[in-house]
Amino acid sequence: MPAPVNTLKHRLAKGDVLHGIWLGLADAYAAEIAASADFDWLLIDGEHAPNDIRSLSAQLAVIEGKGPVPILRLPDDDPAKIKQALDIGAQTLLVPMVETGAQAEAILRATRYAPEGIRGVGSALARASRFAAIPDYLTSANAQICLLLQVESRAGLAALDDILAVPGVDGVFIGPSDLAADLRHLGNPGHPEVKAAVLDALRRIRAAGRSAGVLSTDAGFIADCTAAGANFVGVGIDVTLFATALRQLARQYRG
Ligand SMILES: O=C(O)C(=O)C[C@H](O)[C@@H](O)CO
Repeated sequence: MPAPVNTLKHRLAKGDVLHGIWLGLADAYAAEIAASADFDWLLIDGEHAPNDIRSLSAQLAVIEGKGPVPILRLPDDDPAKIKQALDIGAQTLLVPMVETGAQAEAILRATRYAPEGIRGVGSALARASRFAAIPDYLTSANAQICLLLQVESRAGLAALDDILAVPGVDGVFIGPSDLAADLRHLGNPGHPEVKAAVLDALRRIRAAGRSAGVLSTDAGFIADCTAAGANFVGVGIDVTLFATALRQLARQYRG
């Protein structure tokens, strides 16, 4: 019995356009509610949300088997954190702030068991192997890992071709908020210069045969990104959806 088939990896590789949202509430109960919506994927944010390895694991467990495929975003490219994320059972990772081909190669190697990489072997006690209930996990895990890298700076855009050239990288996600900051438009991802840079990068990523990702809450820009080739499309954030709905309701009864 091999590692679970990563349907997200294979659908993205076919070019399917898959929609999902960011989960920043850092809570399994909230993740279970999100899993009841018919998104293709749910991204559990380990970069900006107050998550730790246990909360990440709990959200993974509650999402799996409910329809949406869980994705885990790491806080950085630390191989130890990548190892822990894979051991708790994440099969799709998003790694932020990638700026060189060498960095992309090192991240890729951290996701793979030898001889393709350096992932430490702990499957005997790992949720990923269903606690050693998957006898072929070690020899089948590599093929089901989906690695998405974030490019979100001028340096990253300059190195995009090198990053895209790294074998095994499934896709590149362009982070509009951080790219806006680096382009000196902090807090304004909708600036024309930022939007143009995002759309150009999305086109380059798809032209290279990789999946192209973006996150926006602007429906018009989401349409533009999809037209530019984005096929890993973030369309919302649970925290902002929740907060906005509560504030709007409160205003209705404020008198
Ligand atoms: O730079 C970006 O945009 C992203 O990487 C997404 C943000 O981190 C997400 O938290 C929404 O602000």
